Amino acid sequence: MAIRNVRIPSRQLYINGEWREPVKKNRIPIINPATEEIIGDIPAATAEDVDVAVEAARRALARDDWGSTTGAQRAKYLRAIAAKLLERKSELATLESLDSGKTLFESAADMDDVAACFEYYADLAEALDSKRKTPVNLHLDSFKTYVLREPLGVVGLITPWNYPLLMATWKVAPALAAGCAAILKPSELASITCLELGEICREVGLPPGALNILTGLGPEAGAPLSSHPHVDKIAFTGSGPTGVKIMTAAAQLVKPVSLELGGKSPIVVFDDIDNLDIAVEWALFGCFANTGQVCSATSRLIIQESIASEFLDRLLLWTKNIKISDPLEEDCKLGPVVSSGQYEKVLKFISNAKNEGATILYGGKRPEHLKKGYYVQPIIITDVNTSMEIWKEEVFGPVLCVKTFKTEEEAIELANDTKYGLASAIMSKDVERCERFTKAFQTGIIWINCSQPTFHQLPWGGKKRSGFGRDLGEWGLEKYLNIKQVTEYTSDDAWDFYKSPSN
Ligand SMILES: NC(=O)C1=CN([C@@H]2O[C@H](COP(=O)(O)OP(=O)(O)OC[C@H]3O[C@@H](n4cnc5c(N)ncnc54)[C@H](O)[C@@H]3O)[C@@H](O)[C@H]2O)C=CC1
Ligand SMILES: NCCCC(=O)O
Ligand code: NA
Repeated sequence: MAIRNVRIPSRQLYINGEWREPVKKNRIPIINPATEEIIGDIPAATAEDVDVAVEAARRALARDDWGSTTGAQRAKYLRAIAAKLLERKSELATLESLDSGKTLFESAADMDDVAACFEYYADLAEALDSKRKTPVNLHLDSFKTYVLREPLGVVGLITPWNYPLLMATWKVAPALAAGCAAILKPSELASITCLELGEICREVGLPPGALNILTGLGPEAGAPLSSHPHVDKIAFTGSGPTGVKIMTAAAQLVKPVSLELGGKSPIVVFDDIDNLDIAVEWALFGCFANTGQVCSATSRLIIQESIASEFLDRLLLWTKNIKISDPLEEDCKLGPVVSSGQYEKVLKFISNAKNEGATILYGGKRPEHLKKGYYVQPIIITDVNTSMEIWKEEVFGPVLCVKTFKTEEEAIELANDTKYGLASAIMSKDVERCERFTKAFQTGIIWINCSQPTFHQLPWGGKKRSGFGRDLGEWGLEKYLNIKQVTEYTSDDAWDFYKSPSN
């Protein structure tokens, strides 16, 4: 439940285990998207602050209290963080909703996921100890070889506003589990809960410099991180254009990056489904949860022609039944989008779709009862053709476009007709057909008879223009490790490649 009149903490930058004023002393207003009011402000880091944070991170790696910790020791910190997060769950969920417009129900679920993700990577940190050194038996007497798994070093974590604390945690938890020293740069559109993560780390006594949190604008704080010579890797979740900028900056230093970018994912519905309403609800959840601001949203509904009319009738009824309100209200299932910029962007997509000849079957207007706030009714768009912008581009709002198909071949072609490759969903009770689609979908994530359920044990990420690298699971930990081979010559004989010079 919401903590009414919750205090918005006023924080500085979290560097070297303490709160620190940004060098230039600038701050950025916090806007509540449900009311359009300024409810606080966050510090605005610049390149000077990035330098200080990177220095603190490198010192942490050099000190025994972080750089020489075992996975088991690091696991204790991760579990203590998880416990503190759960103690503050209601307050953090309320803050998350006030900052991002996310419904309180979803914010609370996010906080559970955040704590569970820290717990999960605590387990993996412990398990790392027995995998730190892995002998490789060459069956050669004259060599002894093994592989070492070591922390990669100082890592920059740049994250988006759609799941502010959860997306940050998907990167912070494994980075700390691996023993890296991290610098988190959350989105300026929603940073409150990430700063509270700093306070929690301070309270549990996380060694100084292990995690540093710099809020601020992308070009002012994110860009210097991407191009910093003493940052060893950048892990990014956000838009394609920004991913390209980060990758370009990192390329100058041959700095590895992982990019989790956008998507325009399909949900394919066959006429063999048993229960139409179950499929309709998955189609709704797949595109309108989190007000559609989800990189893996199945925002292209591809429905078999024989059930299209009945399916759309039911879809309309379910959509009209969605409660749109202040995100803190009980049973709210659609809040405002995150900002005025995002609101204008969604409206522009809708007007472009109309201008290109598509039909707005439902929605797209401001809800009558909500005079303030970046609210837009969920939108269903039909008469879409594959050359339209609404079919090709990620909206990152509650906008579902619809096309029909007759045959499997047509469905596969439509589903894969996108520059993105993050996720795909299929609704069918035909097991072999689902197998065929699992192989045919050109994405990193496949949902069968569902859309969106996300578990931190499984790899998350895509291909094509959705980026590369994986968050979550073992894969999410591996990306913060340096894999080192050690080869020792154990024979007493000379190598005998060159002729020994005569004395
Ligand atoms: N795939 C995903 O999960 C997300 C996709 N998006 C897409 O991106 C669009 C724009 O949203 P934004 O929040 O502006 O996303 P963005 O990609 O610009 O911002 C994401 C993060 O990158 C940082 N950033 C921005 N410019 C940077 C730069 N030059 N160097 C380093 N860091 C930089 C931002 O400060 C933020 O922390 C959305 O409309 C949506 O289509 C946005 C958020 C999440
Ligand atoms: N269900 C998690 C989605 C994460 C993302 O939108 O990036
Ligand atoms: Na905000």
